[in-house]
Amino acid sequence: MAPLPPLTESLIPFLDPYLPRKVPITLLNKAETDENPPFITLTFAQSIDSRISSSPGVRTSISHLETKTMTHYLRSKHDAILVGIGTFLADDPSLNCRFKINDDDPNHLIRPVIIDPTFKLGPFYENSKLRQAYLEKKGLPPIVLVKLSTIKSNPEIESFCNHHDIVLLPLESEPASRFQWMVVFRELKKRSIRSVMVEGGASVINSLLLSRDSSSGKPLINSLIITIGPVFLGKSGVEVSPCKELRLIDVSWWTGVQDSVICSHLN
Ligand SMILES: NC(=O)C1=CN([C@@H]2O[C@H](COP(=O)(O)OP(=O)(O)OC[C@H]3O[C@@H](n4cnc5c(N)ncnc54)[C@H](O)[C@@H]3O)[C@@H](O)[C@H]2O)C=CC1
Ligand SMILES: Nc1nc(O)c(N)c(N[C@@H]2O[C@H](COP(=O)(O)O)[C@@H](O)[C@H]2O)n1
Repeated sequence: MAPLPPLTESLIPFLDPYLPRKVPITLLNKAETDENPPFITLTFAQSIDSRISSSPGVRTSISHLETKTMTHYLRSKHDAILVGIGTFLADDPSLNCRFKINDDDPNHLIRPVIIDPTFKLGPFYENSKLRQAYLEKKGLPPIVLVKLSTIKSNPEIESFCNHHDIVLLPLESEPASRFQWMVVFRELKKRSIRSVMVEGGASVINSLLLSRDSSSGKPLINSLIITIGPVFLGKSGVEVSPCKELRLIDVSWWTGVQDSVICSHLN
């Protein structure tokens, strides 16, 4: 894999207000460590017509290398990176962090998390870039969130995961087979994950954009960071668009050699 170009310096102060704070665990009180959900950053790259790939299941390059480096810089600031199984199957991603300050800097190890209620990962994991990165010590094995009923009806999933160091996380699902995002994030927090960078795909992005904490009513997303590339992907592209209006606040824009990046909070 070709090394990434250096990070454009102006991105550091631009992104800083939207990044999770590194508070030493010893300074956190008990409520903070156990009950608060992790810091959630939703980030992805889209076309001008709000598409994240040219058609379902197709890996599509939208970002310039400059903003690809930014994505890996963002990964270096988070404990975990989360995608839906649709993204794993379409993109065969490495889901590791390849940003280094210099050649002596060790790789930041970010934990991949895959939402996969019916464990479609199985047949594809062996030859995946994700596993390759782990075997080469450039990444960690994933946490995979699977429906409890899937595991009950396929007991071999547990031995497969044990054999591959995959952390299996069984969850109850709602009648529509969806996990509640708050439940997902609290489970990750129990595993010492204090910040999660959610990258997609469309199904994950569209539902998470509208998700709120049922007790406080606050959005679950702490920061939204979108790269916009100069391309129209057309009507057959995979669209990101929540099913109702959503206003952004605390908005900042940055423009680089090709792409623009918008950072914001949700109203
Ligand atoms: N341009 C970019 O930055 C990115 C582009 N992509 C693109 O997005 C496309 C994939 O998007 P999608 O097909 O929408 O797949 P997806 O990655 O959103 O995965 C969808 C699947 O994840 C599971 N899932 C998601 N949320 C769940 C929940 N709350 N509870 C239970 N299960 C849940 C379901 O099995 C669902 O079918 C690919 O073409 C990929 O290339 C993906 C990530 C970033
Ligand atoms: N930042 C960005 N720009 C694009 O143009 C993209 N298509 C994506 N896709 C996301 O990056 C993942 C690939 O990760 P690896 O570099 O292989 O680790 C892919 O799965 C999408 O989440 N991102």
